[in-house]
Amino acid sequence: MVQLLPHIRFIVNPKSGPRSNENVVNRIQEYLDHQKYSHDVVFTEYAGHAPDLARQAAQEGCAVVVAVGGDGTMNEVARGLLYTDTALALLPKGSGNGLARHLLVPMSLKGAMQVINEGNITRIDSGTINGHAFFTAGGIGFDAYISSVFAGNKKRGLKTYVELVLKEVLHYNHLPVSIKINGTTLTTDCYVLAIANAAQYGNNAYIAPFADIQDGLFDICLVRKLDVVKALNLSYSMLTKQKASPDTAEYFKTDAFEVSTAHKIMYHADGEYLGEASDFSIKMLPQSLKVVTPIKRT
Ligand SMILES: Nc1ncnc2c1ncn2[C@@H]1O[C@H](COP(=O)(O)OP(=O)(O)OP(=O)(O)O)[C@@H](O)[C@H]1O
Repeated sequence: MVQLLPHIRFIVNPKSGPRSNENVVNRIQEYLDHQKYSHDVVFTEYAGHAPDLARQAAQEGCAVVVAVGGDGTMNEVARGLLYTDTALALLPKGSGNGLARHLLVPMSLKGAMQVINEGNITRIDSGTINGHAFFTAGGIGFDAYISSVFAGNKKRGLKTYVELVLKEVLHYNHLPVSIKINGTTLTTDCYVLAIANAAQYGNNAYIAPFADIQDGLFDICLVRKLDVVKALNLSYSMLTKQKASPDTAEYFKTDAFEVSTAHKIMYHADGEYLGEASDFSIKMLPQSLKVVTPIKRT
């Protein structure tokens, strides 16, 4: 009797990252354990295509779908796999790779393929902001503003991102908001409200150093106002994987909360700019996504 191997579908965003697509396809072919898995490779044809491709792969019974791209591709593929039996794997090709880094997936193609071959599967949480799913972090305020400017930028990559943040950081203004959280209502200014599921945004910038992606809780970081000293404190703490000082940022844990404001504020999911709103509902989806992670060796 012919034994069918578990099938892996690679969904490649051809616009992401510097590597040539031909090279990526060849390396997949070279490094995949063909004794263990069958596979095919498909390319996205437009922004927003990957969720449909991933849903289709799950319906066809693929054991694993690999997002080959950056965090935008990861978000789209993961959205299509929510609450299915198909696991998400990551072949990082972008500049930030927040989820891959949180899950300790190697940044090298060879290393990431080894993780796929080992096939260790676990479940992680995800969240939604106004119904839109995120896996690394969602947010309201400055982060979303940067996402909106970055989205319209032809140049990508870490250097462009850092230049943009430095240019804009002291020009962006906080706005008054009301946050209903853990049984209380907090009326406050909001420069940025980061809603972390993973510990980092990407590039080892830790917005929520102690976030656990399997605990059913968000780690929220609220910065009410920013000045030069607070900006330096926040940057330093993010890069050294520590919490910022209490006069710079406050941290909360919760599984659901609401934000409202008289003004419209920008929001994002995994760095994808989603527009502006004045009411936000943020919900945790515990253990909602299967992922392939490195086997932890102690
Ligand atoms: N075929 C395509 N043509 C144009 N855009 C696409 C296509 N496929 C996906 N996209 C879009 O490309 C955007 C960027 O993708 P992604 O974030 O994965 O790559 P990146 O920008 O290189 O990585 P990073 O965000 O880490 O810098 C996503 O928002 C996605 O919707």
